[in-house]
Amino acid sequence: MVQLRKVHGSENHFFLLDQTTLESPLTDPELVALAQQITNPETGILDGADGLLVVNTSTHENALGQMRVINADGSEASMCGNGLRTVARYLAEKNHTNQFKIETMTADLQVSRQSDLAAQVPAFSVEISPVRFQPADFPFTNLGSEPLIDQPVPAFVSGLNFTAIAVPNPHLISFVDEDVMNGDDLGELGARLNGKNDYFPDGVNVSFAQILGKNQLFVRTYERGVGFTNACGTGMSATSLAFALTHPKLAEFEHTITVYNPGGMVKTRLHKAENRYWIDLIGNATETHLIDVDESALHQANVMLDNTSIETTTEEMAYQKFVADLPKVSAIAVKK
Ligand SMILES: N[C@@H](CCC[C@H](N)C(=O)O)C(=O)O
Repeated sequence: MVQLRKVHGSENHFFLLDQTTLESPLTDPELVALAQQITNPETGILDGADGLLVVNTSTHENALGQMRVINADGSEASMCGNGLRTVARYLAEKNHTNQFKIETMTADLQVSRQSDLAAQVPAFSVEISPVRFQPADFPFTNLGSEPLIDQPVPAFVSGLNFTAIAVPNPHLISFVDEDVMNGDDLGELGARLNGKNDYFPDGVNVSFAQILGKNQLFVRTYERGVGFTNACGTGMSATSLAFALTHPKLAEFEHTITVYNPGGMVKTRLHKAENRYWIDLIGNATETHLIDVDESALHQANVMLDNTSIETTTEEMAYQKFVADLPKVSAIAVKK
């Protein structure tokens, strides 16, 4: 028997698999098949999830482990901010240490344990980096050869301005009013730019943000490879940077920015040095279920209720209490 975990950051849900505990690690096609099976609410368990987080041994001298991110549709993402917090917690508890680096596809990223957000709501800070703007980094096409910062793109949604930031997974961001936030544009644009399209051949995570006040945002994201999520950590980080670049009087570097989302709230902190940007993303790292399963079921992508034994932790109740105590900033419902 091996143990899978169901985890979330701001209700962005994942299954977490530590491949170092397996007799034989899953091959890439097996990981894709497992992600597609277990995250699907119809074929998986526990209402599915937004992705599969895979923990491997790192070959990098200064990293405690490696995280890979497989989206619900089986595509692999270069980064996942909410997921990295939960992997940071997992590795911190496994190795009895609170500050270390984790290898991701593009960079070894600094993580650290923070004060709990509330009783039984552990929190971690993760580095979001590298930050890129060039069209080739996404890639995007037919939008000019320069970075896209606060530009109208009528072909996307007329009347809105867009900013594209890769951290390093790709994000497209627009600041909108409450009516647009609650309307259909985000879902339509997200679906369009993640199907066959003339602008983002590899797809893009699309976020709409409402400015609530100085250093305060509400962000909602349509994720590449997933669809609507309760929260996207890299999306909220990229949107915080877009906020400072497009509204410098309202968003400050080296200050805490509070970012509400349909699944709760995170904090971000923007940094800039020698033409390099990076962002700290701070938020919950919640473990909701411990799932015992035979290793063969993982290899066969066949994790079902009848071949698992599931323990539910008390952390979701604590997280829900934390969310209930937050100021009410949106009527957008949490996706179950
Ligand atoms: N939910 C994540 C982002 C996951 C990857 C994304 N879907 C992509 O394909 O880039 C986060 O919290 O950052």
